[in-house]
Amino acid sequence: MDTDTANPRPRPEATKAGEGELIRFDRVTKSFGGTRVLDELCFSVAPGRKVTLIGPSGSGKTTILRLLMTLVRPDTGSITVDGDSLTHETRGGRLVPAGEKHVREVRKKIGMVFQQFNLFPNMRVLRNITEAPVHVLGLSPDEAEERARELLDLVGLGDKCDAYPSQLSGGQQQRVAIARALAMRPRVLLLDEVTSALDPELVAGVLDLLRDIAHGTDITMLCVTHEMGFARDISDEVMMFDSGRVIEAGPPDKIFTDPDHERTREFLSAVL
Ligand SMILES: Nc1ncnc2c1ncn2[C@@H]1O[C@H](COP(=O)(O)OP(=O)(O)OP(=O)(O)O)[C@@H](O)[C@H]1O
Repeated sequence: MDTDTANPRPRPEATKAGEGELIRFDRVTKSFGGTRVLDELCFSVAPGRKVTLIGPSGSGKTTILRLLMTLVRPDTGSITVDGDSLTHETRGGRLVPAGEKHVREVRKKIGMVFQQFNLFPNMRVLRNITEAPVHVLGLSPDEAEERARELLDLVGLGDKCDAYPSQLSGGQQQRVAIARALAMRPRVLLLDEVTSALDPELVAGVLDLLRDIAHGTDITMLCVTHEMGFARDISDEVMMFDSGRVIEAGPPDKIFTDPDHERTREFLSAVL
């Protein structure tokens, strides 16, 4: 992973991903109400890598995932996913801020699982999963249903197709949310504190499922979690954030046992 934040020169190629990069943040800055949350953030993630973002509360981890989902837009800088810019597009030979249509296309490559499941409460489980593949990807209802049933089997809920979300436990709802994200066959799966809203006895089952997905697929994963054991198990790389920047990044064994940065040591001693 490249975390080079040192070079302040504008880069004409800022919207193009380099070789072997699936995600690229290039000098991304984001402020809320005058507070700078991300400060010229630069990093890239290679295809298939599982990367965990760690750092103190408020350091901007969730904001990074929300930027990728275009739930918020950066103030400056560029974000590229699988070679396509989420922030810019070329129109009439000129590079301009990305429009809604362009953004919608690029966003198809990204799936996200949220802390609060975010299922459609008025739709049965199967329809929760088929809805986007039919309406966003244009799959036939039969194709979408076949895909949904396979995924429900994968997440251990093959018998819950006809249930409504309210009839499921939190852990089961989160499994449906995972299946729903995977049904779009995204290149990137974003996981935002996916077990934080679960009763403690349901956490292990969801983490085991995600471990299986992490180890068994080549999907690129970007994960925000306070579950450090899980982070250690699934991650190829861990990025430590502080004050809107990556202050340290490396393999989990290095970051968790022998970090270079004092802030990382302080953070880990508080959470481990
Ligand atoms: N939509 C928003 N409007 C205003 N402020 C926001 C918004 N989103 C995030 N923030 C602020 O930006 C900062 C970073 O938030 P973010 O959720 O990215 O941090 P985090 O590192 O994920 O924290 P945590 O570990 O507590 O979830 C926080 O101070 C937060 O209050």
